[in-house]
Amino acid sequence: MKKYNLDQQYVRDFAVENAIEAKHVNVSYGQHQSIFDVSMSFPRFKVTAMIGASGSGKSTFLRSINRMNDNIATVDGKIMYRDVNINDDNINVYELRKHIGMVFQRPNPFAKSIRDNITFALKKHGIKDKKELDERVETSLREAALWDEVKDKLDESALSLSGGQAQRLCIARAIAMKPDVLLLDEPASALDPISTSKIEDTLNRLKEKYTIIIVTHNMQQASRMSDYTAFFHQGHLIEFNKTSHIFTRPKMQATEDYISGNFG
Ligand SMILES: Nc1ncnc2c1ncn2[C@@H]1O[C@H](COP(=O)(O)OP(=O)(O)OP(=O)(O)O)[C@@H](O)[C@H]1O
Repeated sequence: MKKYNLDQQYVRDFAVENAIEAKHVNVSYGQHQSIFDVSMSFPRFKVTAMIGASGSGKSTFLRSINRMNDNIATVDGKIMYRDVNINDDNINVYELRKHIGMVFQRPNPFAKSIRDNITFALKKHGIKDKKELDERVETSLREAALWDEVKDKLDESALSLSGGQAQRLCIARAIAMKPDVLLLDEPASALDPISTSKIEDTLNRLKEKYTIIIVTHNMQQASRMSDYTAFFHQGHLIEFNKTSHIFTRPKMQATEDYISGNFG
């Protein structure tokens, strides 16, 4: 693989309101450091894509944003959300994940009914009123563009859904909690092109209400969907800018090589 000077980076600071600000974040799995001194901000109500080769640390960094690396890795540095550092010891992680939800690469619906997939966490968080639960089920399924396909079978098992429907259910499950931020780790990589395009359409509509941070291997997807793009290489943030800049006039050679397929 080509060698790049990893100390050089180009990270734009944008004059917009940020939902999350990461400051000097380092992440290590035991002795193995996977993220090196990453500082960047995620603009509110925008989609930020994180791109980079396999093993560049995208998922590790994403998972740090809602404490999914607890007990797996050591995370140093600050990740600021609403003026608190989410890495502080006194943070209630379950409460945090209500505000910063996550959707994983493989659709992982619970082995419960479609309805219960959505109401399960709501009930755990104390919402008992049937009318409110019904309202949240319908709203979140509509927002995830799944309502029309499932409205007549809400009490059937979620395991009967197709992969694409199941992933939209996972998105509905996450947004039913009314989060501020939605983290998505390659949410369409296990899906066919039609399901992928439905997920992309869904996310495009959701960005009016949520800040979206998405890890993707798919360059077209990043350029179609995101407002901002962060390019990672070997655990370093190399470049962060508006997506239009990253894809048309990147500042760093490594970024240009990666997006043009001349990498490695
Ligand atoms: N649970 C873990 N335990 C130990 N090392 C890990 C763990 N998860 C990731 N790593 C290591 O951290 C580094 C970054 O991995 P990560 O999965 O964050 O990269 P990525 O860019 O998301 O890759 P991919 O695109 O393949 O998902 C790699 O060297 C990987 O081997």
